[in-house]
Amino acid sequence: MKTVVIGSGSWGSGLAQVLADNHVDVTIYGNCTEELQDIAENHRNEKFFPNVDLNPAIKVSTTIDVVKDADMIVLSVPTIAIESVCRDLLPYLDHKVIIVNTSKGFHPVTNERMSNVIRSVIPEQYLSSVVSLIGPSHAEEVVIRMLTTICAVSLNEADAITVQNTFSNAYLRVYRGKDEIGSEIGVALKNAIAVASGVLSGIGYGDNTKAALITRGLAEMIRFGTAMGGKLETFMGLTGIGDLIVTCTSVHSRNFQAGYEIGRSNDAKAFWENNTKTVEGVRTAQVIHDLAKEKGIEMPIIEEVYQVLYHGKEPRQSAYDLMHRELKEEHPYHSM
Ligand SMILES: NC(=O)C1=CN([C@@H]2O[C@H](COP(=O)(O)OP(=O)(O)OC[C@H]3O[C@@H](n4cnc5c(N)ncnc54)[C@H](OP(=O)(O)O)[C@@H]3O)[C@@H](O)[C@H]2O)C=CC1
Ligand SMILES: O=C(CO)COP(=O)(O)O
Repeated sequence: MKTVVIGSGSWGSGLAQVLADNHVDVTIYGNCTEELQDIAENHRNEKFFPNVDLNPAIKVSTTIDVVKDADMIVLSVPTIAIESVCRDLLPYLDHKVIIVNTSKGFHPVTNERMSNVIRSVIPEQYLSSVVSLIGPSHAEEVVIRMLTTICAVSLNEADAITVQNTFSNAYLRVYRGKDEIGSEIGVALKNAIAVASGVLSGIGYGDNTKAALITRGLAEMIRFGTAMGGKLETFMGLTGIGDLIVTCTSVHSRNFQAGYEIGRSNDAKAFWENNTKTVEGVRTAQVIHDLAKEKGIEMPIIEEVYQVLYHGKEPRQSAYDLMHRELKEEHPYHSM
């Protein structure tokens, strides 16, 4: 099995190391020469993992034509780059490959899910199938081989099994799933809720608040995700509640970190002026907000995240407004 990982950032490096640990032939292609050089020469990616030694079997390539012999291509770039990366690699494909999507979010213009974006560019003659390898998995922990579980989600079960077998090992256990819609919506939406979790922590609220947010965030995820065609049980699994928990509670989460700074300064302005990191939840909040409005789905937390990020609403006011909504009976999947 020959694999190529596209993207030499945090998750690309982490997943390449999983493959190298599993004795799978793996090459990383990326557009950042410094990262590639660091991996090739020092077996490190200091920008993301200071003082962590990477498996020296990881190879690198500065040109995308390396995909031409690949059996499996793993896309580990931000969602905004998925379409262009697919267009860049397409001319080098002359046989069917499995494309593994690991990005969490939506296309920047069409708002499509990642699997649909990939299928819209790579024609069937070169695409065995898309498998989304997603779930609760911070690269910072995977790269130091901390026990982690994720899910290989695909409409093609045979390819999901191949991905499951290729990536699973003693520290990474890969489950399998078929609900592409539910899983891809779950892992995207949790990023926007994680921004809210960071905001509330940045304001100074504690564990009770976080538990409330995760519980009511899950209710919004289920309401939205099932309306879009996802299955209820998917949101109870790794690509639902699992990823929601890790992203809302982990200091590694860039979505949480972004929210934390916004909550601390009670303003999103500094975030917009200074952020250089991949914070997928920001754009996702807008996509979900707009789709929910269009379909008449009540999403009070997403609404507040959207107002804070895009309309300058003060985070403290948002927290106040959420707490002062009409009192009602709790039903996990209905309105807050
Ligand atoms: N980090 C994590 O723990 C996890 C991340 N994910 C998801 O994985 C996706 C990638 O995130 P992550 O790795 O963290 O992001 P990073 O910002 O750490 O890395 C992204 C990498 O992609 C590169 N890149 C961007 N555009 C292109 C392009 N057109 N061609 C080649 N390389 C490109 C970037 O290079 P440059 O800097 O030069 O632009 C960078 O090296 C996101 O959707 C995220 O949600 C999923 C699970 C875990
Ligand atoms: O998706 C992730 C963990 O599962 C990574 O989250 P962040 O993008 O917030 O760092």
